[in-house]
Amino acid sequence: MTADSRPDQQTTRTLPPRKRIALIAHDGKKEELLAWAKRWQKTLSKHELIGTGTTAARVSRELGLNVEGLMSGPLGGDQQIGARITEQGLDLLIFFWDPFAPMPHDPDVKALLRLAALWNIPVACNAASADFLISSPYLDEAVEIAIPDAGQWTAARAQ
Ligand SMILES: O=C(CO)COP(=O)(O)O
Repeated sequence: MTADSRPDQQTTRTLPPRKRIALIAHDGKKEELLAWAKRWQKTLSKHELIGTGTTAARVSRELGLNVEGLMSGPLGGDQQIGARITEQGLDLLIFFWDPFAPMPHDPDVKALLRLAALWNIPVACNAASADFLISSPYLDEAVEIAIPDAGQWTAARAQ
């Protein structure tokens, strides 16, 4: 590993009290996500929701929640969510990916999970983890998280 292969300096950002939450589920996991979202409907309604196309449309239609729908996952939706994370425009990721189904867009799924790890946002990939995240006392509070110092990273590499 070279010296500059990872950011050596961190900074912080504040997750707002009203969280921007992404909801995503693969087809084999959509019923599970819908059941989970139904259980937490009241809590979710207090936050800003976005999702990949089909997931967003179903959560919106079946639960009456307001969800901003991006592109469908196989058409680039995972990458759009990843871009939101990179721009610090997303605060929580609920992603029920399917461990039993290989996807044509597996690289996009991996890329999204990588960006979530890199930018230190809370992620849940199954219902039990999602229960923990959504019932956290931090959910309705401003929360400071550590993130890579992008300015320092670029400055060091541009020398
Ligand atoms: O494929 C997905 C995530 O990788 C989800 O996409 P849809 O919500 O459009 O089904």
